[in-house]
Amino acid sequence: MPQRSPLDLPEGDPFGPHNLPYGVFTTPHAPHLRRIGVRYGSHVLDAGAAAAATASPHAELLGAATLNPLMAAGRPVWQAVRAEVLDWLTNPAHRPTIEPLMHPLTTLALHLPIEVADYVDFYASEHHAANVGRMFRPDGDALTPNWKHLPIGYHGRAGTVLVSGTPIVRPQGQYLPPAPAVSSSSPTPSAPSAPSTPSAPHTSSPTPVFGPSLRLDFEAEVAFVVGAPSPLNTPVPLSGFHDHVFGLCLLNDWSARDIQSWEYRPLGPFLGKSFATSLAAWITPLDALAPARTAPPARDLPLLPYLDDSTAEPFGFDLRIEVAVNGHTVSRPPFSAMYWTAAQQLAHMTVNGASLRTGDVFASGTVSGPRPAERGCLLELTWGGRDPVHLPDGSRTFLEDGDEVTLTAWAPGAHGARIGLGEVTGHVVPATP
Ligand SMILES: O=C(O)/C=C/C(=O)CC(=O)CC(=O)O
Ligand SMILES: [Ca+2]
Ligand SMILES: [Mg+2]
Repeated sequence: MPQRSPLDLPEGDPFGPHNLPYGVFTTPHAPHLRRIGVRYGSHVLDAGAAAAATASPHAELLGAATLNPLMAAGRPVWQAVRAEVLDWLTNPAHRPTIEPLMHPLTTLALHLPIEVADYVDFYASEHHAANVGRMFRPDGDALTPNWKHLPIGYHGRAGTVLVSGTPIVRPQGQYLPPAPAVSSSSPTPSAPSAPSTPSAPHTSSPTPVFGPSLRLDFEAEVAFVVGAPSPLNTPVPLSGFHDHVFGLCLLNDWSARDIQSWEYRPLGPFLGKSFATSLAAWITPLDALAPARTAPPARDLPLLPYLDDSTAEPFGFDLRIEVAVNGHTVSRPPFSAMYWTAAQQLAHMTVNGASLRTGDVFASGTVSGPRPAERGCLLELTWGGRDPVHLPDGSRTFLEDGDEVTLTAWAPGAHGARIGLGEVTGHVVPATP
């Protein structure tokens, strides 16, 4: 069969002309020369080289080693560059110049595409928050009284945001020892107890142990990447969302549930979530996702004016996520079910006068839908380790060394097409001795 040009994509390719996500790659011939690429089908366009070859006004932005200069340039430039890239890839006049600049994806090393500034993680799925609340705080209400008034979040650790594919070393830390098995029919010494009970046998003075986490988990999330900065003391309204947010991608917020449940009171997640956070290698521009915009769920309580989206354009996104452990699908979380939108999260993050920097990443929080098969982490899928999930290679309560977790997603595009999101994957390696 004659070799097809990388510029001729099969009909309906999820990485076709409507998508055009950005990443950063190196080739085996120049492993230190990081370049901006645009994914097209199963190939990657060297965007910096294309800009240089066509004397583009954006050659400097596209010749950078990260997406940050392009992201900082603001929405009119994002739109001009996107139109230019589309022209390079689809206008036959450019074919002789562009075709030699297409690299097969499988030959490339992909790198963290952005220099991460600050990292924030939210808690925007009502289903996830209610499930976790029931497990972590069985004696209280599932949702805290503030939950439907503001998007709850915490500041994470920007320096440990890692590109997809980076091995995840099982974290060590302190946690309460697993409660003794209730029945002799479950003899595994490390069998984890439900997170609601670890303190139960230690009512007077619980004593932690130190070691590799026994309850390592994933969290399927969507990350939003800030492009244009905002100055101090200038809150960003809901309507500023598209001027500041460059794009989105999948994120896995690896979580050590035993470390988390011991340390989190009263200040929230800390070391249980700061050892590694995996980010996809491809950032999808928000303009590519215009057909996937959707209204968020109905609001149960009236919101303060800066969060009130009742008359705003729809800021939800219809992203269909799939979570696989060792290649076996364990969940299909629907992003459209998220209660809080990224626009509300951005407004909330800046309402106190905090500024935005190019490269700030804010994640949605675990994406869980209403159905059990839509839960975005093992904590929920196994109900705290009570109900194992079954994989072809055995059952799991939490992740074992060697396990690989892969998140993929797609969004509806124009005319029935699909927009593919870049995957985020990582495998667990044993704790450092
Ligand atoms: O204490 C709790 O209720 C739970 C906190 C989290 O799990 C934090 C988190 O990462 C939120 C999320 O991903 O939705
Ligand atoms: Ca999280
Ligand atoms: Mg994390």
